[in-house]
Amino acid sequence: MQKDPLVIAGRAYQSRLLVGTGKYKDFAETRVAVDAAGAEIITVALRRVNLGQDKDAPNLLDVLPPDRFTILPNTAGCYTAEDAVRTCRLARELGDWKLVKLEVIGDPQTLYPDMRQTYEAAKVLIAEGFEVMVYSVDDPVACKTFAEMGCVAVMPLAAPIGSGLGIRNPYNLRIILEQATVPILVDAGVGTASDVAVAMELGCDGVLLNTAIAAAKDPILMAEAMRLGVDAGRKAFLAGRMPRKLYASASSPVDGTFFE
Ligand SMILES: CC(=O)[C@@H](O)[C@H](O)COP(=O)(O)O
Repeated sequence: MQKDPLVIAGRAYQSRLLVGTGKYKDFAETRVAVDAAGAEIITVALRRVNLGQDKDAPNLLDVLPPDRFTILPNTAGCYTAEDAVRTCRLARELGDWKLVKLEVIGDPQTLYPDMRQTYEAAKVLIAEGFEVMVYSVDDPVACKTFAEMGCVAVMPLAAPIGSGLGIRNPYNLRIILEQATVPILVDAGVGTASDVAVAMELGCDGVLLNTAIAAAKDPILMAEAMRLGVDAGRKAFLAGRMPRKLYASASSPVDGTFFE
């Protein structure tokens, strides 16, 4: 057993990197990237990817079998609470999935979440027994509210989905983390390995990403870089950063020098 697992809804995971499955060349590349990332939780846009809704089309589960990976259906493409709830119910019917990623989009240009619709959907889904990992704005009050409602993980954005801009508001993340009572994962907008390392160094419990791997020139190499970035950031967080100082202090002892 690993000493430092990520625990979500009572289940322990060794990997703190969650990945999406969109934007890859094909399912085969998706699988190789997932393996290179070392991811155990894989999120899938139920409205866009075939998980068995179409019996005649290739099924992603043939390359990512649910007995090996935790499949996290998500509600990407939903603009209302009603649509998001319907999508999660379909997930339950299709694969008996109750761990879901809730995202209710408010605007096609920013893909920011519509918080009113997201609260509404979270309330219904939690009451129906779903374990909700929720995509949120990086607002400490919003994130605290989702945790109090019973979401099993809260996932503030780093930057707009697909933007690759990295962690735009580390100060908000610090407040969110200080108040956290459930796992906090950065979701969306990271662009490269140093971004995920920063998220983990801040104390995030994990990172969920998609575009930064799928849109890299070499997705498989980037997947590996992301895995290492998450591990390095987590270790640095646990090790505890040295305090920042304005002035220099010599790296080697100044007392007892051999020569005057
Ligand atoms: C895959 C998924 O759920 C996305 O909606 C997610 O937010 C990832 O965003 P990036 O593609 O910016 O990593």
